[in-house]
This record gives sequence, C-alpha cells and structure tokens, in this order.
Amino acid sequence: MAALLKGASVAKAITAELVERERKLESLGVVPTLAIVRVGEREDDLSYERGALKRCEKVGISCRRFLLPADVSQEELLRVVAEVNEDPSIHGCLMFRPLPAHLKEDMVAAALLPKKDVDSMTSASLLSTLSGLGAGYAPCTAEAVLAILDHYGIDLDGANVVVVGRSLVIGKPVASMLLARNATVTACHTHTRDLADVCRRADVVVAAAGHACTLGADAVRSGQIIIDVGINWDAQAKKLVGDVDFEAVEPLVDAVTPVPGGVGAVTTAILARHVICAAEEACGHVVRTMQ
Ligand SMILES: Nc1nc(=O)c2c([nH]1)NC[C@@H]1CN(c3ccc(C(=O)N[C@@H](CCC(=O)O)C(=O)O)cc3)C=[N+]21
Repeated sequence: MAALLKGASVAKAITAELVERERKLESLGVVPTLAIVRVGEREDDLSYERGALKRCEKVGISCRRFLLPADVSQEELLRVVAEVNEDPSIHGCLMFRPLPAHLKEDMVAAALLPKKDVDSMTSASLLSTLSGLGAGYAPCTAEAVLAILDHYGIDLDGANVVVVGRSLVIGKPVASMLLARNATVTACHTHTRDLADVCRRADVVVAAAGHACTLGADAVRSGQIIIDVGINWDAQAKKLVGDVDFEAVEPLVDAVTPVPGGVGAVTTAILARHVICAAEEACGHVVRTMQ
C-alpha cells in the first residue's frame, strides 16, 4: 500500500503564509485581484476554476471572471486581454488552456502583460523558467509538483526522475525545474520506446501526458514515488481521473498523489501565491518568496 501524498496539507501551509501577506496588502489599501479568463466549458477548466475560486476566497484574493463562449472571435478575446492589461486593480491573469483550435494561442499569450502573467503564458515568463534567469512566474502546476516533493521531504539531488509529457504548460517547465534541483531528468513522450521500462527505472515519475491510464502496473515498481499531474474527464465514470491507472499502481509503489486532491489542490495555492507576489510588486512592496 502506497502513502497518499495529499495536496491539502501542502496547500494549507502555503495558504497560511499567504493570508498574512494579504493582510499586509489590505492594510496598504490593496485588494489582490485575479482575472480568470475562460473560453468555453471544458471540464478540466471548470475544475481548476472551482478550485481557484475557493483558494482565492481563503486567502482574501478577489476574482473577476471573464467568461466567453467557445466560438469567441480572436478580436473579442484580445479585447478582453487588453482590458485586463489596462485595469490597474487587476494584478494577475489566469487564462485556461488549451484555447479552442480556431484561436491563435501564441498571439493571445503575447498580448498579456508579463507582470500580470501568473501562469507562465508569455514567452518572457517561460524563458525565465526554462533558463532559471529573469523574474517571471513559473507555470503553477509545475511549481506545485516541486512544492509537493519538497513538502514530503523527497530528495531530488541526483535522483532519477522521469517526466512523461513535453508540453510547454507542464512537461518542459517541470523538467527544467527538476534539473535546476540537480535531478537526473529523462523526458518521455509519445515517441519514447519502451515507456514502461524507462519509467520503472526512475526513483520519481511525474506523469503529465494528458491521457488517462498512460501509466499502468507495468510502468512502476516498489520504492517509487509517483506524481500524477493528469486531470482527465472520464466520460463513462463521469469523474476526473489522472494519467496514472490509480487502482493498478497504488498497491505497487511507495507513494502516489491522488486525483483529485493531489497536484491540483496545490496548483491553486501556487496560483494564489503568484497573485499575492504580483500585487506586492504592483504596490512597490517587494517581498518575493518565489521558489
Ligand atoms: N493555463 C492553464 N494552466 C493550467 O494549469 C490548466 C489549464 N490552463 N487548464 C485546465 C488544466 C486543469 N488544471 C487544474 C488545476 C487544479 C485543479 C483543482 O484544483 N482540482 C481540485 C478539485 C476542484 C474541483 O473539481 O472541485 C483538486 O484536485 O482537489 C483542477 C484542474 C489546470 N490546468
């Protein structure tokens, strides 16, 4: 039986620190504010939105939602981004991705002011995460993975870590952040040969492929720590599931994060931290505690 690496205790510790910082901001007359931009009604976006709203309420962050239909035009979406940029009372912006296929995501991302980019949409933020230089915010989910590993005292120095998935939202940035912590990182993807064999050699597996049941019993062994980043809608069971076949994997490994209640729960705490940082920056009260 594996230890369950629940996100709640990690998120709770982060939230407690943020409540203090929010009080300080409020005493300066600043209400930290997050803009949430959602196009359409994808289940994973809705789940993130529910989690983010709840977390922000706990911290004292005000949320302004911009809800757009799935067939919104590029011009209309860019108009919303301009509104977010120009409103000084908004400190950070979370726009759910991927956007529907008819929208040019890179153009929309480029329109957002980097200082309001709390989830690493812009190339400025992404470059600072990949290079370890600069001042941008890392993608919340990637930072959440590191926060969970740190909270549960999992040593990354020299550890063999396999990351499954190479997206710009999670796979690539989390691989860079793990490298910066001196892990030996193997980046796997759809063309990787013998994925299960590669995973079995790891000390830590970060599953971020975006498909349910990417990793089953054949990909794991005892002694391993499994971090499941996946948030997939199981239409049959009508629930969210991870990238790992939890029932098959849980009896075999040492520790695993649940879905929901694992990485997702911490992602919202990191998002809240970035909004507080952005609000502090905006009012010149610079106390960066970014990792
Ligand atoms: N730009 C962008 N960045 C993302 O990181 C991103 C995204 N777009 N689009 C959608 C997916 C999905 N995702 C979730 C994060 C947290 C929860 C979360 O807080 N889940 C709660 C459950 C909340 C509930 O369902 O009520 C939990 O796991 O405990 C869920 C899903 C981030 N994604």
